[in-house]
Amino acid sequence: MTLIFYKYQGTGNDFVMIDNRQQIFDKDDTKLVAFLCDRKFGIGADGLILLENHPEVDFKMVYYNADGNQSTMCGNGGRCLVAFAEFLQVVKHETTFEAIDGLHYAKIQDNLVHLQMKDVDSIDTFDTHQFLDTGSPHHVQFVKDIANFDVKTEGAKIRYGQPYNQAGTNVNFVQQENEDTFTVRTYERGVEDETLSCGTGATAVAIAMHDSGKSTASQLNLNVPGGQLKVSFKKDNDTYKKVMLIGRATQVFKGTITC
Ligand SMILES: N[C@@H](CCC[C@H](N)C(=O)O)C(=O)O
Repeated sequence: MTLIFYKYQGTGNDFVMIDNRQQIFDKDDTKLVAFLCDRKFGIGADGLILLENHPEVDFKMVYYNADGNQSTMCGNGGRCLVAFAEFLQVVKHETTFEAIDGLHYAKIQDNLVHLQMKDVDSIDTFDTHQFLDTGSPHHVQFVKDIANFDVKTEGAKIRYGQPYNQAGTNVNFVQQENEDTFTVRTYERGVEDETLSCGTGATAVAIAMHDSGKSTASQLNLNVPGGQLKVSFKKDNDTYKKVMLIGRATQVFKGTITC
């Protein structure tokens, strides 16, 4: 089979994109997805995303981690998929689409994709860290000297350890730069390594920092190894609403692969 694919990246979190409106892709083929995401034998990516038709909204997002398994919401992948949908002329500058965690509104403005994330009404706070779900599960922990921190080793210990075990979590390490700016490095479940950016992770860090009083700003800057993201929200009673993840999403190349 020869497959046409597109490669996108959002702050360095990179994805293979496939237009699956004609149902050309076998969605249960875990080995194929893992092969396409393999950086040595395949195309290479942190994940793979299918754009599919939807009966009521503009399109449907189906997301796989690089290990080949379908997973929970991907914020950067969602932003890239909105850019891909605009490229395919499925949408113009605004859209509503369905992902695994429900409907998402998004718009493209000044070359930035603004993606609305799910409301967050539950944040577990511990002495050493916070845990919350922004579409995907996230452990958020402060570290000193983040530039020299061993994210892969320490992230893996937390990801596979108690209480997360096999189901796991994504793990974000954070350092505060000023009132509204944080540096974030993320170990991603399903990639099993540090990625250059994680959108649901940046969202989790922004909300966790506000909730713990580290910042009172309602729009935060998140410096990630692949660039900069912004996250804004409105806190209504104990719920974070209108959570927007904002950043660039870029088409890198198009290709065909025999598989
Ligand atoms: N890259 C992501 C998160 C993707 C999902 C994650 N690896 C998981 O399985 O929880 C993002 O940008 O949010």
